[in-house]
Amino acid sequence: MSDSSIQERYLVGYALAAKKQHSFIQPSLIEHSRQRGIDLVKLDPTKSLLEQGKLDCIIHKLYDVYWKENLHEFRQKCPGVPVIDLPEAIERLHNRVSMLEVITQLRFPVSDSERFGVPEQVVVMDSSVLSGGGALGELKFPVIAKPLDADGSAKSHKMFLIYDQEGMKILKAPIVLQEFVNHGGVIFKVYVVGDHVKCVKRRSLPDISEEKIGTSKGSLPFSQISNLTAQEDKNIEYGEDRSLEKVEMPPLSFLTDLAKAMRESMGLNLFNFDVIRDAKDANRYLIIDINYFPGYAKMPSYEPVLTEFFWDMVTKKNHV
Ligand SMILES: Nc1ncnc2c1ncn2[C@@H]1O[C@H](COP(=O)(O)OP(=O)(O)OP(=O)(O)O)[C@@H](O)[C@H]1O
Ligand SMILES: O=P(O)(O)O[C@H]1[C@H](O)[C@H](O)[C@H](OP(=O)(O)O)[C@@H](OP(=O)(O)O)[C@@H]1O
Repeated sequence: MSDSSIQERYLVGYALAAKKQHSFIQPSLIEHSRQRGIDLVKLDPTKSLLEQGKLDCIIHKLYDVYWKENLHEFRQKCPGVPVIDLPEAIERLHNRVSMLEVITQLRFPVSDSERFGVPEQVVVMDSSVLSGGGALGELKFPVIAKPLDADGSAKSHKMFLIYDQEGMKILKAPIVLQEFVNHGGVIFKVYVVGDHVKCVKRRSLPDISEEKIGTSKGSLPFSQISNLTAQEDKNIEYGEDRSLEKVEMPPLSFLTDLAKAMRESMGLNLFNFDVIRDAKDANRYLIIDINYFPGYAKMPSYEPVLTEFFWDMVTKKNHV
């Protein structure tokens, strides 16, 4: 057998919930990785990782305590094998306050054009405060009410647009009240895979005119609006809403620099963040959400991007 046909092979183990495994571990990814010399193997989270082959990298999106203990035991014995990503780094994304503190605490060279930040928000921990007039603090209606927990559960995506004090009655603490920022009805979903960055456009909540603000009452429930359009809209290809073709993307260099700074600050390799452009200031971008291990199968060139990332990990390059 010639040397060229003897290719060193690497084992990447994955531990994912059934839904995520179904959407992410697609035959096309398995084949693309295999051709690169990487074998994707399903891990049994109920068995010791030390007894599941000579693993060169672990990727995961599970949160139960047994899994965390299993991972901890593995990391003690195999400190050189990348675990993507570390549970203690993922944890901060499960709360909508600590999530956005990543952005407010970023040390990032301010570009001479694009500026970034997060919407103003307040956290209300006591439901009795919601019925009083002071819950909003400096914020003005309309506000978006988001569950404080962002743990990927259906409950964590149940949100409300609140137009007035009457609308606050539907809310229960703990809740985050965030200023509603008009942004032209489009969000930019930025997928990060190590140092690979891909941005797509998705339809978003529409702008609210001054007139509508003055006449709208109560509250409007919604959930996973960016994902719904991705699932239900025939325009969607690769998770991109093609009816938004004319909407200008943020500069890729800006998004790439921002993603690099976030990755280094969070110590995460697999995440996405959602960005809206302030309708009143086209150079001001607000980060409204950061998810760990998002729906990569909707990302353009998902297979080669993930395969190259696996290669970087198993050859011990470039992971934080
Ligand atoms: N501050 C804001 N101003 C205006 N619109 C907002 C704001 N925050 C969120 N939205 C709208 O609400 C939608 C959901 O918000 P967010 O991304 O925080 O929740 P989510 O449940 O994590 O969403 P997803 O799972 O779809 O990423 C956004 O896609 C956007 O349309
Ligand atoms: O439209 P997107 O890609 O944002 O929708 C994602 C969603 O944001 C979450 O990342 C889901 O992942 P989980 O939280 O792990 O369920 C993705 O589900 P997936 O099964 O496609 O990975 C959604 O696509």
